[in-house]
Amino acid sequence: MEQRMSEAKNAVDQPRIEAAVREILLAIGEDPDRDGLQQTPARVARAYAEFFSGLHQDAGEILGTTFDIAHSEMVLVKDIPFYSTCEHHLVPFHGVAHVGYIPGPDGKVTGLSKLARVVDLYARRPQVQERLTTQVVEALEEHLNPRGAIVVIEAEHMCMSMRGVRKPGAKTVTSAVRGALMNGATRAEAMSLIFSQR
Ligand SMILES: Nc1nc2c(ncn2[C@@H]2O[C@H](COP(=O)(O)OP(=O)(O)OP(=O)(O)O)[C@@H](O)[C@H]2O)c(=O)[nH]1
Ligand SMILES: [Zn+2]
Repeated sequence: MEQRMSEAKNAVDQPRIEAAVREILLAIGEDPDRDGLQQTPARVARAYAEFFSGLHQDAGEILGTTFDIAHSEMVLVKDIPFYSTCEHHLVPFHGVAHVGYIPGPDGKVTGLSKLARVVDLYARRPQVQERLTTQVVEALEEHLNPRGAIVVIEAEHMCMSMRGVRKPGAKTVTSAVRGALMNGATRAEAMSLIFSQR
């Protein structure tokens, strides 16, 4: 994991980001050489390396850790907090993801933390919420071969809160459902687990 993180960091051209941020500061009428701003381009470059570290990571490496624990019922990790970056305005959107699956006939079960790691991997890219939701469910399908999978994401988009339409608190909910979880009763069970006991 450590090695993957550093490889991903290297994949982001930090000097180029620094130069671009200096240009932005000049363009808004700031003085990039004043005391408080001197280190800002380098700080932003380091932050961007983190925000976009998922661009060069592969979900297969995360979901490759599986156990044979003969569980054939639903596994659901809910309220996984995440931060992502809206690809339209490059400002954050953040919220929680709920990720569940029903193991397939080959009984592949992954570690619970791996579900959260997969959310982070796809969140750390320029994103839209719909694609983030679909990418997570498709990674589960591809690497765990489950009977069914479900991903529900609830998020607030800063591009709708702090600018533009200015509606802080508005939440966007997206879902992607595959296989047996598309079935009415099973889907209803997953949804009630996700949205109950708040
Ligand atoms: N579907 C979808 N839209 C998003 C997401 N994040 C931001 N948007 C929307 O992307 C749209 C971009 O619209 P544009 O008209 O091209 O850009 P804009 O002039 O900045 O739009 P406003 O935000 O309405 O001011 C906006 O309606 C945003 O709310 C997302 O994850 N999914
Ligand atoms: Zn946006």
